[in-house]
Amino acid sequence: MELTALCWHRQRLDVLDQRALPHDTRWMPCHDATDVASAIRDMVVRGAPAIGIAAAYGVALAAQRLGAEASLERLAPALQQLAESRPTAVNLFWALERMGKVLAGLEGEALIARAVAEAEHIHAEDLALNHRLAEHGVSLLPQGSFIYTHCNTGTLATGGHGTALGVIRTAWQGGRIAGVYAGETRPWMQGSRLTSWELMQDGVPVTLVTDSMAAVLMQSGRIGAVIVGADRITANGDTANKIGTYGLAVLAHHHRIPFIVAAPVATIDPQLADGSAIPIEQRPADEVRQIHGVPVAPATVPVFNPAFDVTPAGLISAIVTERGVITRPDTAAVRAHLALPAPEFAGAHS
Ligand SMILES: CSC[C@H]1O[C@H](OP(=O)(O)O)[C@H](O)[C@@H]1O
Repeated sequence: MELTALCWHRQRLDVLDQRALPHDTRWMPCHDATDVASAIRDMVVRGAPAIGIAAAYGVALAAQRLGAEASLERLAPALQQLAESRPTAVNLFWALERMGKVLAGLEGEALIARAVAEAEHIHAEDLALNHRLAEHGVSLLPQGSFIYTHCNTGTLATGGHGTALGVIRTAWQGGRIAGVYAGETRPWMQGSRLTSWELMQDGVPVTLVTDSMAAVLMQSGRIGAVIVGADRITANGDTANKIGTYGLAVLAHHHRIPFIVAAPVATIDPQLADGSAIPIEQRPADEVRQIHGVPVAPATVPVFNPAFDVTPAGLISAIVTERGVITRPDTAAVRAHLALPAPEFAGAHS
């Protein structure tokens, strides 16, 4: 079966349990918004776009549970529950707002049908725009180079193909790059468990490294560009992404290596002027004290475990979206980019 993070069954959403990958393939059935909110909070599904898509399906499931009583007012508790699942990825709130807008004024079966259709469209649209984003991003990767990436931004983090990993996939398919170095991305290990697994399935040459090896790799001259995803990009181009991203941007700047952010426009939050206002999720201490449940530290050692950090726009060479490339991002460049026409995507989830 083709790899996907989410499998929609009209009355149920099956979520691939990414906590168990790559060694076990388990699916978590979600029957309502409570199930979906739990899946997001517990990182059964993770990745900014995938979180937004899952939330949209959560609204559709909540509407189905309400049946003839379905209304936006009665959906409010479900929307709130989904909104409270994780704070940083703006795609979650973008999806909930989009669902709320299309459901306003509808009730009962009409609302249910529209909720299902919109959730399916958000899913299909994300897959389509990732391919468009990738086409824009390929030329940013130096011909024949090795690319460093962080965390997981592939099919498992999106509606398919991926954002940064989507650019890498399309670049590899077009003979543009020589291979990938994937940082393991402690503490949750998205790089070692998910990215290396995705790339190996696609036959893309990938070398797994610990996060601490990124500096010497860049110093060696072996890395042609760094490309990462995003969870929230503010009006001036500051970018929140998986913890460790900021350090990579500083290293890339020092070594004069292009540092590229790949994300859909839905990840841009123009309401926030700069990155200082981005809510940063703090996650459980045992994620650092243990690896897959195996203790690697004293059981009660104090822990600092922010799930994201913020890279200042000044360290970002380019942001690539489905609309094109923001070179040397700043407030004016981001504003101009948001004024570009959004590409049209039709069709339901394939
Ligand atoms: C396609 S962007 C995915 C984005 O989300 C990841 O965070 P998490 O695994 O905690 O959901 C990471 O920041 C990625 O860049």
